[in-house]
Amino acid sequence: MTEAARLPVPPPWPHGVDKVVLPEVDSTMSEAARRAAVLDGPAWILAHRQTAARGRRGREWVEPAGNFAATWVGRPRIAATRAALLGFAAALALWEVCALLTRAPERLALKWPNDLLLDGAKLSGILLEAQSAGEQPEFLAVGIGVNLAAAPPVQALEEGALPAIALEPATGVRVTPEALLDHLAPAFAGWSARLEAEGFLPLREAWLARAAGVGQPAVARMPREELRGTIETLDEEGRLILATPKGRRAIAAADILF
Ligand SMILES: O=C(O)CCCC[C@@H]1SC[C@@H]2NC(=O)N[C@@H]21
Repeated sequence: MTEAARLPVPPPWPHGVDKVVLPEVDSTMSEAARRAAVLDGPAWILAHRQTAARGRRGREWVEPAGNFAATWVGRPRIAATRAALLGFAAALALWEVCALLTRAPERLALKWPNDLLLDGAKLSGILLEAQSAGEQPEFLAVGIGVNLAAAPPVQALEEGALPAIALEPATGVRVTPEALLDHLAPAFAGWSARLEAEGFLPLREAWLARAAGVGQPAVARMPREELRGTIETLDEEGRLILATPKGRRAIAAADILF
């Protein structure tokens, strides 16, 4: 029996959410932005190949064949200023699904803001893009890339970045992008519903319980400054609290180097 055959049956697909599967696209983020204006409800857009995939901070996202690339796009029912918290919902959903598929939760960890690590190396990255007009976001796109079949080559990584890892070579678990999406979509719907109903607190607690590097030294690299300190916690807005020699700093956006 292959690993793929032993995957658990996914929960039902979330009600009212569309699924679009494309053989190829420039970027599922761009496709989400193009479709956003005519959306009736939220949708997942999955692509088997992206020709211009992007990562955080304008980086290229290198995606070997067989990896997962999908974007959730919708109009979140939370204020624009809190929409970025859906990134934590996505990271928690992904942690949950990977823990279920690998049966090895102890090998998984979340790295701020929303990377998923396997054995301390980057398995997945999440990118958030929003268009706002007023207090509610017009639409939010949550793009998720997971190294299922292969990690990007070392040359594709930035200096100081964590090494990359892929699910199948590291764990023997073979999962297709569609199968991953069928698990991820309900898990994400669950965490997003919790965020809407209960606020960030339960997500913050769940995230901290699975986080890498809390209590450990880290460098926060920002466009104009680099801060050294110890990772303390996450605040109620999802910012990373770093204890530095000059006091505590709440960081809204940065690359974190351990
Ligand atoms: O830099 C990161 O860690 C975030 C990477 C996000 C990559 C995904 S793949 C699906 C979606 N489409 C893109 O162009 N980027 C995101």
